[in-house]
Amino acid sequence: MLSFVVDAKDKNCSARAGTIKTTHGIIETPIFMPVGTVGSVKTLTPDELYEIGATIILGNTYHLHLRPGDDIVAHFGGLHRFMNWKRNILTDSGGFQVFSLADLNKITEDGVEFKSHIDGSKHFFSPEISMEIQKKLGSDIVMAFDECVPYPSEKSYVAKSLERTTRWAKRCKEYSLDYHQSLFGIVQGGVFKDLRKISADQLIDLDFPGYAIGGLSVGEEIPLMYEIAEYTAQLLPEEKPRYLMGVGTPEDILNGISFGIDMFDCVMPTRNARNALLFTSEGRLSIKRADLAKSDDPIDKNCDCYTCRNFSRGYLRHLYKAGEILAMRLNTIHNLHFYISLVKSARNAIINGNFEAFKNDMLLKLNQGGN
Ligand SMILES: CC1(C)O[C@H]2[C@@H](O1)[C@@]1(COC(C)(C)O1)O[C@@H]2CNc1nc2cc3nc(N)[nH]c(=O)c3cc2[nH]1
Ligand SMILES: [Zn+2]
Repeated sequence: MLSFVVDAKDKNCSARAGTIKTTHGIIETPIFMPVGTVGSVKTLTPDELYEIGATIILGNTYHLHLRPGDDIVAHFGGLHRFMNWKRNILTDSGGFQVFSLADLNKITEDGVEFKSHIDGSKHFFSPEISMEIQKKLGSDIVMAFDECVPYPSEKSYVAKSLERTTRWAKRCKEYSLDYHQSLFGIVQGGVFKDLRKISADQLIDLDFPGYAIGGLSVGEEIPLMYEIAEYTAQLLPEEKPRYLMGVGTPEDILNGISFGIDMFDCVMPTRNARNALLFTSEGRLSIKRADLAKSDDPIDKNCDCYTCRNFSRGYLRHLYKAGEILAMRLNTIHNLHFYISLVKSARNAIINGNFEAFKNDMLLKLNQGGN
């Protein structure tokens, strides 16, 4: 089971620093969770992730069920053993992927029929099946099986869908999970505040150890995402962790922290790294740029990651242009270190009582072109 304490709160906004404890170690929040969809954070080893300071990574029910299969992962003793990761794992429930990746066949009260995006084979997910898969994976934090409605959606559809998502959440809760696992409810309701309130209240009545804000970062405009994320975060119990799914850029995360959100995940740092797009304390940097060919500078002079301590921009540009796999690895180390250091610095600023100044200073730096 998971415990959570709030260690410090900001006086001027809803930001807070907290500590989550599970059987796989401590997670200091605000936290950024690297995405390891099919049992690997792309291009990195677990030791490299430990060195960067990652304390929790994401796995995915949909992907691991399709390949290699949750039975195979269970055969190896669960996902921690299979991928030799000794810290925390949060698994998404498959809800989002079934609706966004799979060839969706039918949604009924019982569950969802879909065809695999890999080989077209037919599958069926229900709340119980999602829980059974996550139990076999042995993740520390399990997400309820939900429907992430697309954006935009008719309000009448969103209203009906959130009711079913609550019924599904109840079925997830009634399923007995492995003793060390904790189940989070996922708030839906689209971009409608009244529906968000209904969804949040229904899930709070079911009493989960933590809550996620779903249905966002699905293509809606950023100001709208902020408005709904901030409103929804404030509906959720202060003494439980709040997780904003699929978010986001460094700016989104700093704003999300000011809304009182504790947990974030996004493919951006890893995906952008593989496309030579790097985050720095002086704005974004495309390492492909021709003018960097002879630059002996590190990616970021304020960064102490392995990549910045050992390699020049010129060398990293060369590796990328040559299609070397090492380019993706070194870029990923830097981008993930940037994200994890950002939330660590945010946590320290909250504890020291100067989060607002920290956030405003970072937002200015992040949007400079000065590279
Ligand atoms: C599919 C992939 C890799 O996941 C990223 C990224 O593409 C992409 C695709 O388009 C953008 C928006 C740019 O980001 O959306 C993903 C990030 N947004 C997001 N992840 C979510 C996961 C979720 N899981 C559950 N169970 N329920 C949810 O409501 C939910 C909502 C979510 N919103
Ligand atoms: Zn670096």
